[in-house]
Amino acid sequence: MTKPKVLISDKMDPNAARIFAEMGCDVDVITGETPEQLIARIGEYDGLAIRSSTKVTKEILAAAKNLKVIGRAGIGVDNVDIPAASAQGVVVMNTPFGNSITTAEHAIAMMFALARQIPEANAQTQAGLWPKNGFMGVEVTGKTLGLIGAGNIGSIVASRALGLRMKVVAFDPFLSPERAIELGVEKADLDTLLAKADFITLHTPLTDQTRNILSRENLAKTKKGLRIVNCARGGLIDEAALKEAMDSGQVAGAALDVFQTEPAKESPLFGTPNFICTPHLGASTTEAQVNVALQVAEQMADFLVNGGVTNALNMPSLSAEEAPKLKPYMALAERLGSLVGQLTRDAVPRISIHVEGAAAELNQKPITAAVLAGFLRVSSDTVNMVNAPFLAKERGLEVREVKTEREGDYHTLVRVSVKTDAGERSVAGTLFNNVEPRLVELFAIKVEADLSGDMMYIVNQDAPGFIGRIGTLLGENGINIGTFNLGRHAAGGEAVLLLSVDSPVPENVLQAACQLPGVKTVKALKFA
Ligand SMILES: NC(=O)c1ccc[n+]([C@@H]2O[C@H](COP(=O)([O-])OP(=O)(O)OC[C@H]3O[C@@H](n4cnc5c(N)ncnc54)[C@H](O)[C@@H]3O)[C@@H](O)[C@H]2O)c1
Ligand SMILES: O=C(O)CC[C@@H](O)C(=O)O
Repeated sequence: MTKPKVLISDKMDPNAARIFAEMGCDVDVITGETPEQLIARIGEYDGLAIRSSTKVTKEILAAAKNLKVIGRAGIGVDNVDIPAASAQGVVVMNTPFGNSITTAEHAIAMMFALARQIPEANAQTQAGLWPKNGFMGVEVTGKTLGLIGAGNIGSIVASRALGLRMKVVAFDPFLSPERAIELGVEKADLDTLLAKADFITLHTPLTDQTRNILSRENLAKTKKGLRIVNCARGGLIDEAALKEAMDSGQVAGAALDVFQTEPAKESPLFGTPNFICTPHLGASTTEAQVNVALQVAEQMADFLVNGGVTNALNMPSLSAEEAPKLKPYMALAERLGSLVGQLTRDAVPRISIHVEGAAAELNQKPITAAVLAGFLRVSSDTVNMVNAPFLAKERGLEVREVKTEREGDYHTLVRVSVKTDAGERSVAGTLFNNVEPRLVELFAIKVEADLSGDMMYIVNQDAPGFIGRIGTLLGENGINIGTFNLGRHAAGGEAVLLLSVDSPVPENVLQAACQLPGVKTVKALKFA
């Protein structure tokens, strides 16, 4: 088996390259390239490991013909075009915890630096000024910290601030009252936080809801003399409004690690008294960089080598332990989805995936994704398990998942049903010996067939001599039959025939089969 190839395109701790190699990947470390150079190179790689410098744009993705996974050694993935990656079926992963403590510590360091004006005092002292009377600081003890965003980093900042004997007021719409109690913080709305806080630290992602959360209007609602720390994302604060608020004295100090535009080579805030900044150093400690490098390499290699999915932002998680158990189910699910897709001509507003017996004990999300991939691939050959759920949503296809733990006729069963104008139609399959996918029901008729390669589907009125006639027709046209699977409602009723054939059935033979007495439907099918 050829080894998966991974490119590390940003400066990353060397442990990442070591782990990739140890886990069976070929790895190249090529950093600092222009987008054009990356476009020329990316086609040969299965994985791309990045920090924040590489911008994974639509153009880069379009050239990444073999790419299967992008791994961000860090948290924010705003440098990756996730919708484009998803549309192309590329998994995007991050390492959500590896640099949280480090970044929280940077926020606390920035808060102290602001409270005691350490950078400026240091600069003037080293300039020989000994400015003993020039710097009057404030204590943090007893002050109120307004925390905007109480996720991983926000909650670590809260615990450190409580240790410093501060009061913490948190605004986070997703923070439950129970979690707020657990963290020891007061949950508040934004206006209350703005009115109470002596210091504000921001810890949210940049979204449409959080962009300019500290806007001109909101800065005007704050306590005079507020100090602000942003180690999350540029864009959370309106920088022009912050400059005005600092000039007017409404805001007594601000410390930014992140800027609206990065790298921030110039800013109206530069040179403002009590303004402190660092060049996006929140995650820059030896410990955090080792953590995220190890984690991203382990996750990406596990995916490329074993099929395990961890911390993906556009696909359900799948442990390396689950992956082998789910593999045969995904093959079954994909074939059932493909069968329904190939046999359904009408518009399908809804698809239901029902797992029963042993299948119900498994993580259903990957099974659903595989059904959708099979179903949608009939109309687009670029569909895979990553982009299928997005494509389904885009097409307005309602997806239902049902689980029945009790066994039915089979110890394990996956049923796929579609709603069409003609009513609900369903197919079902099981695993023989827990590994071999088999179709066992086709539109309410019991059959038993292996869905693979080229096949022919025929619906006819059950009558003596039909099997001989179809065999003769195919034989006369040089088409060899591999397997023959027959099912019917009752003797003389409607029957279905699923034939596996050694070569594709040409259109003229399909037409001729349609003309045979009693034949209602004929269709050529193809499975991977
Ligand atoms: N400066 C750096 O180097 C650095 C390093 C690591 C992370 N970060 C950034 O820090 C931020 C926080 O990271 P995290 O790991 O704590 O993320 P997280 O997902 O654990 O937490 C984010 C929190 O923001 C909350 N939130 C979402 N929308 C909100 C809104 N409209 N108002 C208030 N709260 C809202 C969420 O509920 C969540 O609790 C991210 O933007 C991340 O990219 C920066
Ligand atoms: O990689 C970095 O240095 C920054 C990381 C940080 O912004 C993140 O979101 O994890």
